[in-house]
Amino acid sequence: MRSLQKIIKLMLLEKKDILLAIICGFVAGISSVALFAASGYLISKAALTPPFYTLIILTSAVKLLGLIKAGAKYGERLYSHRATFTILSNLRITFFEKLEPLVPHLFRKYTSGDLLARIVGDVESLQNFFLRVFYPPIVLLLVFISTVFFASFYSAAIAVIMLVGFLLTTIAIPALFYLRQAKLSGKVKQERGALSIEVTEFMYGFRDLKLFQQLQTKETQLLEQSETYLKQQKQENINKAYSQSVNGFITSIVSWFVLAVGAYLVANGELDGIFLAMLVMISLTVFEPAAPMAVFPIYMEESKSAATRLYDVAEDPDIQADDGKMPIELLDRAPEISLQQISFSYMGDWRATIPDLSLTIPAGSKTALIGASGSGKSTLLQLILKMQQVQVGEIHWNNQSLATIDAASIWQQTKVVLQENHLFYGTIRDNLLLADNQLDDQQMEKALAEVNLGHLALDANVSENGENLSGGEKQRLAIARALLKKGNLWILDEPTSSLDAQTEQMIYQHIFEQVDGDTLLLVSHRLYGLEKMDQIIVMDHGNIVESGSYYELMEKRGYFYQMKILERSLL
Ligand SMILES: Nc1ncnc2c1ncn2[C@@H]1O[C@H](COP(=O)(O)OP(=O)(O)OP(=O)(O)O)[C@@H](O)[C@H]1O
Repeated sequence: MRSLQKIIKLMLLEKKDILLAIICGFVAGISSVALFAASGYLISKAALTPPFYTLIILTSAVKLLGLIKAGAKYGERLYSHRATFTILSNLRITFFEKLEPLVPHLFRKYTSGDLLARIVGDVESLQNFFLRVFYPPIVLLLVFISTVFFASFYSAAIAVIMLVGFLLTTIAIPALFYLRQAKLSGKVKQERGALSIEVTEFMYGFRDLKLFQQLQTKETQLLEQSETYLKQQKQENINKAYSQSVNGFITSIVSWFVLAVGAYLVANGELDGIFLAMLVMISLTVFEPAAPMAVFPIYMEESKSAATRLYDVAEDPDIQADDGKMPIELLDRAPEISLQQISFSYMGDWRATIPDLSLTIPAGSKTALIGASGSGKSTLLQLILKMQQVQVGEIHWNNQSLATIDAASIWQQTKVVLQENHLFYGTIRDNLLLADNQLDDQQMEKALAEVNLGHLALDANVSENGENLSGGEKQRLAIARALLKKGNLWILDEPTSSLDAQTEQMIYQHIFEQVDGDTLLLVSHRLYGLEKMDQIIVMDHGNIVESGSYYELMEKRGYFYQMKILERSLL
């Protein structure tokens, strides 16, 4: 319910349209009742051959009420839909703003399919909250109270029948169907989430499924999942239609009762016969807006669970970004990075990926991180980049704890090439401008030449995920992007793993020339060229097992030396 309160708060930003929708809704409802009441009265009066001017007044009133009703109905639709679309767009923006800082932490717990189902499907479900849950009961109540009050002047019994009908159609029947719906609604959302996950997995893995000839099997699974979802949805819609029909049935019974009791009262002389048709017509009209009330609890439940699902992600304590920290202008000089007795485990992992590690990377130094696959090298880089949070200990940027610095300030001062780098659909230029949108063509062409990509035009197309580039070209483009970015800390995670030895050497030479005085942290699997490094850190199972310069480690004849011998024997 707390989530729904937050949605209401967001909704109330559109106070003006909401108020106008309620006013127009009330005018439309009450003029509709008045229109039918006047028609009923006109029919009865006409039978008594009244003076001509009475008929003229009555027919004019009917026509006028018809016009008012149509105008007010139009106004209600206009303002309620305008409010709904603005509310939906506010909701989307709010959730995007809430989720954006949670990336990449968000993907540790939620799959992209699930997130898509929530952001698209659940936000979409919330459109019903305003249109069918929030304002219609207010309009209905206002119209009903006014009508029953009016009817009570003619007959208290008929007013009571209408009241009973009102309670039945707005409370008893909806409550009955709510119980049935509550079970179904949860299932539909679950199935929608599951289907969304299946679809995204299918799309992402399409090529591999084809290569492993599993496309057919996966397709069948997808169709089965879709069938289940459709079945649940159909069941839900049948339930909605059923409850609406029952509600409609009750309202006609109420009108029959009004007619029967009215006729009895007329026969007993307790009600003037001229008003009977009017009261029956009123009872037929006043329940019109009550019909959608049958589905009120269904939409209420749907909105409640959609709001909860959205806030569950946005406020999930497991994935909150560290931040809320004020951006800090980090000094424009090479930083010293020191890690003091840090410990870190991935969420849900019982073992510590980094059990207890201390390390200093002096300002302006070049450090290489080496070690077996899975020894925690990339994790260490992610901790320095604040893409993951240390659970114990502290990391310092110069003398400032990372805990007090917002992640964006760190990224601003860092040139990063990760193992996998995303290339965007567009041109080479678009992808390079990501580093700094003030770059001119000359600077970009120079960077391309430095990574041996001088043959690529800046206007050349890059397809989705850089599919039209080779693995090595993608890596070089990512390096060019890093070269063009401002920053004094270089974080390179196996930046040249897909390159041939000659290109690799050439690129490292450029990188080392550019690093000049900056702090560099490089993860590498290959052990040659490490002579240029100020220190080499050898990691194993999240621990530092050896550290020193290339010559110190070779002299020590320890872990690094053994790795070097092994590498030589393999070449
Ligand atoms: N997102 C993650 N969630 C859970 N565990 C992870 C995650 N990323 C890495 N790990 C685990 O943490 C450990 C260290 O991984 P990490 O990627 O840091 O190793 P690495 O030394 O960089 O390996 P490689 O050289 O193969 O890139 C591994 O056991 C890995 O399974």
